[in-house]
Amino acid sequence: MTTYNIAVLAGDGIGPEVMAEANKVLDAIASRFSLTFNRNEYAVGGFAIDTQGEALPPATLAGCEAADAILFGSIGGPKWDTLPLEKRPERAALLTLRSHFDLFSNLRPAKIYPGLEALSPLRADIAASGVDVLVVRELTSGIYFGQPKGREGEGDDEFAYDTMRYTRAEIERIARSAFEAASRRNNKVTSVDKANVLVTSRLWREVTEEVAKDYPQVTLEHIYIDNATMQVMKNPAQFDVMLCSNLFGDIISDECAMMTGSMGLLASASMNSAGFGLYEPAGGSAPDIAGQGIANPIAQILSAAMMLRFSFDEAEAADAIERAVVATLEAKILTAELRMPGATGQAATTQNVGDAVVNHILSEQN
Ligand SMILES: NC(=O)c1ccc[n+]([C@@H]2O[C@H](COP(=O)([O-])OP(=O)(O)OC[C@H]3O[C@@H](n4cnc5c(N)ncnc54)[C@H](O)[C@@H]3O)[C@@H](O)[C@H]2O)c1
Ligand SMILES: CC(C)[C@H](C(=O)O)[C@@H](O)C(=O)O
Ligand SMILES: [Mg+2]
Repeated sequence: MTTYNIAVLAGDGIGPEVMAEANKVLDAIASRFSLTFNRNEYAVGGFAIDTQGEALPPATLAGCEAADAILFGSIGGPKWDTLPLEKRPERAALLTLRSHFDLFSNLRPAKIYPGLEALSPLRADIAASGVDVLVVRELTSGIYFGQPKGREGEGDDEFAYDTMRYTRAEIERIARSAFEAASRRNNKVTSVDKANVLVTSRLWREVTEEVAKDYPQVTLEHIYIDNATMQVMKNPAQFDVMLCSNLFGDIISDECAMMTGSMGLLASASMNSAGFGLYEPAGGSAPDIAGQGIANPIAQILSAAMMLRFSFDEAEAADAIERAVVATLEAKILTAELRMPGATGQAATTQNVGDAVVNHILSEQN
């Protein structure tokens, strides 16, 4: 029986609620595919600040280092918003983990499944046009990490600055991730930049063009970020892989999530060149709905599926989860945020959705 060691970091807000459902799904997968998942839970984010004094305690980092993969929930919330930036859960825990493990390649797939167009807020004909986009986001550099950053001066002269910085090597490796992904999909990369204004984008374009020469079967297009945000809504079917810097990918991936119907549907994989990964929903701790048992657990469940596929090479198990998610949506077992205004009957709870996914996985076995 194959055994995998997973560091489970549920975090804050809806994190623990949706993680409970992903854990149930992993139990069902373990039983159906004769796998063993050793799951060790560690404190992270605001919860870790409250209980251990820091957002990423040493035991949490050590647990992640010892694991085969990290399954991450979400962190942050109003309670910790007034802390200095470097102590906040977002930077002290999540960005530190991304940087520590060199998780430069962030994959965020957004798809409108045939038959599930009604979940999308897009106009029906656009939603039906075949939307299947993979955002490939650079995750360990750019304006999130560039130095110097700071705040100086006083009064009207006070100023603040961040640095958008990319090396040729950093652009090259994320571009390769995008071209590799496109080669396994529909052979198109759209590189998103602001090359009409930013020097980093000029280099980004140049390097992307060079990498493209190694992938003659893949078409490369360039688009400015402002136009990209508009085109994603107008004609999403034109996109296959969208290659983005750290900040642009953050923005576009929320938009792509919403295209499918909810932030609660978008899973993500953040990987390094050795195949080690952190898997998390692209959305956050959703303080507005936390604690009510109504968050959508699908992004967390699909993140677990990505972990099985990319870190453990268990494609059949990952496929089984994805089929079960689609079946659950098709059966209209929908959390509140996915329902049409005026829908009759009760919305599904977080638990109802997790149970439906589990039942589907186990029913396929019987
Ligand atoms: N990876 C992470 O841990 C992560 C990601 C994004 C934001 N954050 C943090 O989360 C906190 C809240 O941020 P925000 O409000 O800007 O973004 P958010 O993604 O938490 O929420 C945005 C909207 O999407 C909804 N939403 C998100 N996930 C959902 C789900 N699973 N089911 C149903 N609805 C869902 C929320 O209810 C909210 O209306 C902040 O502290 C932010 O820094 C963390
Ligand atoms: C919480 C925050 C630091 C994070 C980001 O900006 O990368 C989040 O928005 C995401 O998309 O994963
Ligand atoms: Mg984001």
